[in-house]
Amino acid sequence: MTTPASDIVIDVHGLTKSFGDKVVVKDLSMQVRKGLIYGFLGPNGSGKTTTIRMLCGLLTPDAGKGTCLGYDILTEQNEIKRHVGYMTQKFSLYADLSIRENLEFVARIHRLENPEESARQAIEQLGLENRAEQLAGQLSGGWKQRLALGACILPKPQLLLLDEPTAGVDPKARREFWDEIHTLAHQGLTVLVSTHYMDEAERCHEIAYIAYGDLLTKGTVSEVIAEANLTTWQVSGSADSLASLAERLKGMSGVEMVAPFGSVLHVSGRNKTALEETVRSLEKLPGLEWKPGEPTLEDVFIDLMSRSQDNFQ
Ligand SMILES: Nc1ncnc2c1ncn2[C@@H]1O[C@H](COP(=O)(O)OP(=O)(O)OP(=O)(O)O)[C@@H](O)[C@H]1O
Repeated sequence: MTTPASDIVIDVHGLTKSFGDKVVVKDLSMQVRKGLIYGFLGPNGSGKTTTIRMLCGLLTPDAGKGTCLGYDILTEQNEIKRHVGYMTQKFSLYADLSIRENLEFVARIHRLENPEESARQAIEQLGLENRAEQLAGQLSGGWKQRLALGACILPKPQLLLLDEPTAGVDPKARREFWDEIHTLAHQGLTVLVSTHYMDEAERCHEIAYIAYGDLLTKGTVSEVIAEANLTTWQVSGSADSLASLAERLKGMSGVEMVAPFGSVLHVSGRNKTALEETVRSLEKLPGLEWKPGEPTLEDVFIDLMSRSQDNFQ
């Protein structure tokens, strides 16, 4: 079934951007449907922020074209800015103003008709009532991010671009922040969010993985895992025996990735038969238990990243 054009909020093709002689985003195409939470993942410096800035009209691509909220990213950047909420990595508010004062201030900047009422609604929506008079500078990381989100949704954007909104925030606050994102998406807002956290990636409706400027994979979490076509074995044992096994596995037939996850070693590769033969040859080693396992999203990303790094070097 094809999606009606009006349901596609981001539709860009061939986006390319260089800084000096460094190509930071290469021929990137992506489509995001309305009401979706779309996760944007990839190693540091892979071009996520640059892409986000091209989508919201803050940067002009060197090549490529497309629309955001139906507006042309090359010629209608001001329209896009008017309808998009962008929470940057270093989004900051006035530390010596209260939550309420900060929100009223933002509402005034956006020339909202009734700043006090808009701020009140945002405070209610984000469950900040008990803290409305607290100074923003005294808030914990999680509450600060929630306030920043409140400021972004004040002008009632149709699209939210969140650049690593929960970096450094504790797990409980991250979970609450994500509950809020889901509520907003349920109300029809589209959200593009960059993150380094796997649990957050798994809470997205769709994800895209970008490394060194190349968009390597996209789809739902299960599509991305299936497409990677990885076979994974999980080995448990003592820390010492796993460490020496990891060394021994390097370069063995069928072994493309070895990654420790706590007290379990994940051994993955795309050639199922070759990997199985290697596993059979090592199964008799004492103190180790081998189990066929399902590859996780993290296995897939580690594999994608190491392969793209190889191509990059
Ligand atoms: N204005 C700029 N001038 C020069 N280089 C830049 C500029 N903006 C970004 N870069 C470079 O482009 C590359 C991609 O940066 P970008 O911030 O888009 O990556 P990212 O995926 O968002 O990284 P992170 O996860 O660390 O935030 C980096 O090497 C960065 O140093």
